[in-house]
Amino acid sequence: MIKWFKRKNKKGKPALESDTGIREDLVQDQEGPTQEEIIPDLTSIPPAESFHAEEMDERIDETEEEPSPPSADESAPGEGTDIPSLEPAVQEMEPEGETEREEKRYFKRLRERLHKTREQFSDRMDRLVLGRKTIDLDLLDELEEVLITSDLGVHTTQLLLQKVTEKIKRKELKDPQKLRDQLREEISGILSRTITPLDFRADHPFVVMVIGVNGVGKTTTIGKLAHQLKEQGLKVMLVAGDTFRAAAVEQLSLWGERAGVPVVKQKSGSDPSAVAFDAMDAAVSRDADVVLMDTAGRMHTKVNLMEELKKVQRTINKKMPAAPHEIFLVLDASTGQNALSQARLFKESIGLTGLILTKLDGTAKGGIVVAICDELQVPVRYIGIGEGMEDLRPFDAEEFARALF
Ligand SMILES: Nc1nc2c(ncn2[C@@H]2O[C@H](COP(=O)(O)OP(=O)(O)OP(=O)(O)O)[C@@H](O)[C@H]2O)c(=O)[nH]1
Repeated sequence: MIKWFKRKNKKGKPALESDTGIREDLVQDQEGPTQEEIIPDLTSIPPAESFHAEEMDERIDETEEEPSPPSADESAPGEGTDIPSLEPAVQEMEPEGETEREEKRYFKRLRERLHKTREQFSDRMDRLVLGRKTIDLDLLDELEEVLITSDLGVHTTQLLLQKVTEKIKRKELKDPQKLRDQLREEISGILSRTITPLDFRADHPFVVMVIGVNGVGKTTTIGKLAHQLKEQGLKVMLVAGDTFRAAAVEQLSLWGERAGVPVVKQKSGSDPSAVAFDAMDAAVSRDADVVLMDTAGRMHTKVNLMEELKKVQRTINKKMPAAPHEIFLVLDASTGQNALSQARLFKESIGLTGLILTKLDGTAKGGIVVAICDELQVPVRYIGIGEGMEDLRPFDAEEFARALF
């Protein structure tokens, strides 16, 4: 990525090195297809001014559609006819209205918390197309820079450019103002690709191991999740598997108190596998629906610590053949591409069933979520957008894409 900036020419324009217009340096040392494979012929895109923007009136109105006021017909379905028939309809709609309001409130908060990422990403993209009438190579170059520097990573950036390029070649995309909508659609597709249903009631008890490097937000996330699952009527039990730090056990106990759920713990320094072993018995005797097990933070590069994690996993599995049902890796989104490397190594070494991206508030690196969804084939399950109890939300691809733009 740094090389990319070095390769700008004297006018500060990006240098197009090959006759395909591809900056091969961008894809060096990267996994996945080469840029040639992805964008076979970028130069087939006409140079600037050679094709024209569609008329303004064809532009997509980007403002969110406000529901138009009901017409006389819509607002008075029962008028002049059966008035009683209106009542059941109103009764049915009321709870839905509350849910919608709640969704809107949450979406507003999500948008606010993602503002740094949005400034880095879509606000820059908006400035990029401002006043442009055609999509040319210069524009695509600048778009590439925006995507890469927004932590989408080289692979995902190239994939998105390929999609856009194909649309341009097929003459389905001409207007620079429509680039944004096209990208939003593609990104939403990437984000939703790996999503599968998650059902904490699928087994009893349903055991979840929560792993990750130090300080990413594992304990906090467990506390928030315990609260939410309890709100859903599930009997939750926490396990203090981080026996390495005495403070970690205390921290989890505090979250247990806040959420109103029991915590199984042993003295610090105990073998985490022994804690897991006893916890499985406790879960059965207490008739827990969901067991959330905290683990000590560990660097993904430390082989012995990864072995310790595998031992915990094996111990749980010996006690309960279907468990652990989920292994969630918590990633700190503010670490950007580093989070992606962590996820790769944890996935290789222990296997992952889900990802939780924390600290999306206050970081401009939220684009990493797109790169992770694109490259890892592991579903993002939750996102953390603050330190409060309610600041953990199930990941909704469509909603996230909307908030990103
Ligand atoms: N802003 C913000 N802070 C968060 C979020 N999630 C967790 N944190 C904060 O991150 C810090 C570390 O969180 P912990 O839950 O202790 O992290 P951990 O992974 O359990 O840490 P170790 O036990 O040291 O491995 C705390 O100050 C949390 O409040 C989030 O979504 N947003």
